[in-house]
Amino acid sequence: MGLSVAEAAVRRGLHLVPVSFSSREKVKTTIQVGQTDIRIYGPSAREDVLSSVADEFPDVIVVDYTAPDSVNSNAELYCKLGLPFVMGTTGGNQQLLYKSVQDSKNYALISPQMGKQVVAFLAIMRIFAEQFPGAFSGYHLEVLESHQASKKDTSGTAKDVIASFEKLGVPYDMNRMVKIRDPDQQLEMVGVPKEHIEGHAFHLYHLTSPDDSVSFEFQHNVCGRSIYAEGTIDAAIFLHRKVQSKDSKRIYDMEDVLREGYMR
Ligand SMILES: NC(=O)C1=CN([C@@H]2O[C@H](COP(=O)(O)OP(=O)(O)OC[C@H]3O[C@@H](n4cnc5c(N)ncnc54)[C@H](O)[C@@H]3O)[C@@H](O)[C@H]2O)C=CC1
Ligand SMILES: O=C(O)C1=N[C@H](C(=O)O)C[C@H](O)C1
Repeated sequence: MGLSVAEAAVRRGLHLVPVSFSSREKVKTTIQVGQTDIRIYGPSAREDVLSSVADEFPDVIVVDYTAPDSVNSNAELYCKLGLPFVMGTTGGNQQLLYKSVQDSKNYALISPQMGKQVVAFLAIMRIFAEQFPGAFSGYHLEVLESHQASKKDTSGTAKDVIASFEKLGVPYDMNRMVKIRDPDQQLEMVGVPKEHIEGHAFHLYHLTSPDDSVSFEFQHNVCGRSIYAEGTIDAAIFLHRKVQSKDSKRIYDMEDVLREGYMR
């Protein structure tokens, strides 16, 4: 995701700060994105480098796509240095994440789903549940999600949709979710195109009525990373505006971005 976001930033004419990070100390030291050579630093340089970035680039927005177990420590560092950030990484302790931002009075946009059309679908499901609580009482829910083999956690997006189904009256045990990470199954059973085995997010929710006479199916299938990368750039521009205007809310999500007219 890091590279896709950097490429989208260049496409959108943003200035890329020539610095990125890896979880490994020994990494290839630079990569070129557009005309910019980006220097990659290992974990031990994190605080010093970010501190210089904060001084040199006062308008910077940090984008985090790392790993669930880095979410909280990374966020704490951004908050300590007063660096506004977009957190696309899923997982971690979400309560603690929000608390770090609140306590530090930093600015952040946090969303386990940056794809704007998918965010709109999540919002519809939430509004549906608010308007018609219990509408699917007695129905049975099956959920399947398929992602690239490197994905460590369960889909944060599926968890969000399931929360709406629960309000619609369908209890669901998260342990029952079918999580597909095996490339052969993805090709044969899920129907993921071969070229997207290493970057896709397929979700299927199937509801059946108590007597099996009615069924509903919802699907959102994403190939590649561009929908998230483009949404992340919208999020970064949105957050920069909020910082500039000293907006009092300080913590935002992608629905805030869509509501301010970025849905296109
Ligand atoms: N919000 C959204 O719309 C999306 C969220 N994601 C989430 O973003 C995260 C990353 O996804 P991908 O880019 O596909 O994973 P990836 O595994 O391809 O890349 C993550 C990279 O971050 C590095 N990393 C891990 N911890 C780090 C740290 N503390 N500092 C610097 N680098 C670190 C890893 O070495 C790896 O190179 C996952 O949690 C995924 O679920 C992914 C796609 C969309
Ligand atoms: O890891 C991914 O790829 C994705 N992660 C997010 C999630 O867990 O919901 C969003 C999307 O599914 C892609």
